[in-house]
Amino acid sequence: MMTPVSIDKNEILKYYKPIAVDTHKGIQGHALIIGGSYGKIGAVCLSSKAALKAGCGLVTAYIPKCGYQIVQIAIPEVMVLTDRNKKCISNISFDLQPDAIGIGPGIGQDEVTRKAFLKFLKTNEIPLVIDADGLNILSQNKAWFLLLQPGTILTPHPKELERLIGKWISEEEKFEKTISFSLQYNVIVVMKGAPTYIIDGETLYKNTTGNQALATAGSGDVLTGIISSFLAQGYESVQAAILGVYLHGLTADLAAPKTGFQSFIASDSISNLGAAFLSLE
Ligand SMILES: NC(=O)C1=CN([C@@H]2O[C@H](COP(=O)(O)OP(=O)(O)OC[C@H]3O[C@@H](n4cnc5c(N)ncnc54)[C@H](OP(=O)(O)O)[C@@H]3O)[C@@H](O)[C@H]2O)[C@@H](O)CC1
Ligand SMILES: Nc1ncnc2c1ncn2[C@@H]1O[C@H](COP(=O)(O)OP(=O)(O)O)[C@@H](O)[C@H]1O
Ligand SMILES: [Mg+2]
Repeated sequence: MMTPVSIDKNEILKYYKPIAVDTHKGIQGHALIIGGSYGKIGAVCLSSKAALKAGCGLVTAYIPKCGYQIVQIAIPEVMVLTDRNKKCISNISFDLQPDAIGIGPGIGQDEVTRKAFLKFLKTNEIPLVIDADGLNILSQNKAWFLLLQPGTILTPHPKELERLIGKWISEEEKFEKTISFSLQYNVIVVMKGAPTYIIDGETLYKNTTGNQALATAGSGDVLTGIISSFLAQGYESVQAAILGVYLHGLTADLAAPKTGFQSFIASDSISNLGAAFLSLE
């Protein structure tokens, strides 16, 4: 296996951009988070809040109607657009120009959602992060891989990765298959795990932050929001993925001495993002 580039503070500082003193929310990036279904609106709350806390100026959540009050009350800073359908997304249509989109957290796999996702992929040209059920739907329709724009970021956990690329018999084969996949479709694959690797064509990156505190519901949803935020702030796809994975892991490293591994929850990752940023200054 090739030697991975280590994602550590030195690597991050090569392209981390501090926030300009004269910036404003209108140029700080607008992220759109599309997801949620009945019982899984929390995934969108976590992603959207993480996107804001990672520094973009505006965040809009696109959710089914049943989530409207939940998101508005949980995170008043986030704007909300609702699908015409009550319990799951059935048609992705919005009258705004986000700088990046994160799609998939909690979106479910209803037939109408699959159709809406296909229609969306056919026309979308905005930088994109695909996670969770977005990946699961994609895995069942491999012809749709061809619709992905170059630089699209996929964030599978090991099971989602297996659904995308098929089973592997060794670690080596897992990396070979993921590299071929990344090269064939020109996408960036964030192979979440302990540790997380990022594959951008033939370049392999290995993260150095994070710990078992992250083994908790919604950790991945938070990561999707963070990466979408960096994409919206104008980072290149691979840089957004690297920065996101590093800071996400760092939140757990900074929090663990206070929470222990057991009582850390995904919201703690969001509340420790500030300390993670400060450690880069
Ligand atoms: N509050 C909310 O609204 C939340 C909503 N959520 C939303 O729920 C939806 C379903 O997402 P999901 O990931 O739970 O289901 P799924 O894809 O079947 O994967 C589960 C299986 O994968 C495996 N596996 C996972 N990690 C692994 C690892 N590190 N290493 C190895 N294996 C690993 C493991 O398989 P096993 O080992 O049991 O065979 C496990 O059983 C999705 O839309 C998501 O956004 C959640 O984010 C939670 C909070
Ligand atoms: N033991 C661990 N060590 C380090 N990171 C972990 C560990 N377990 C989980 N993570 C991280 O937590 C996140 C889990 O993502 P995911 O499984 O998609 O969660 P969810 O779908 O519940 O939001 C990933 O970023 C993964 O790398
Ligand atoms: Mg997940």
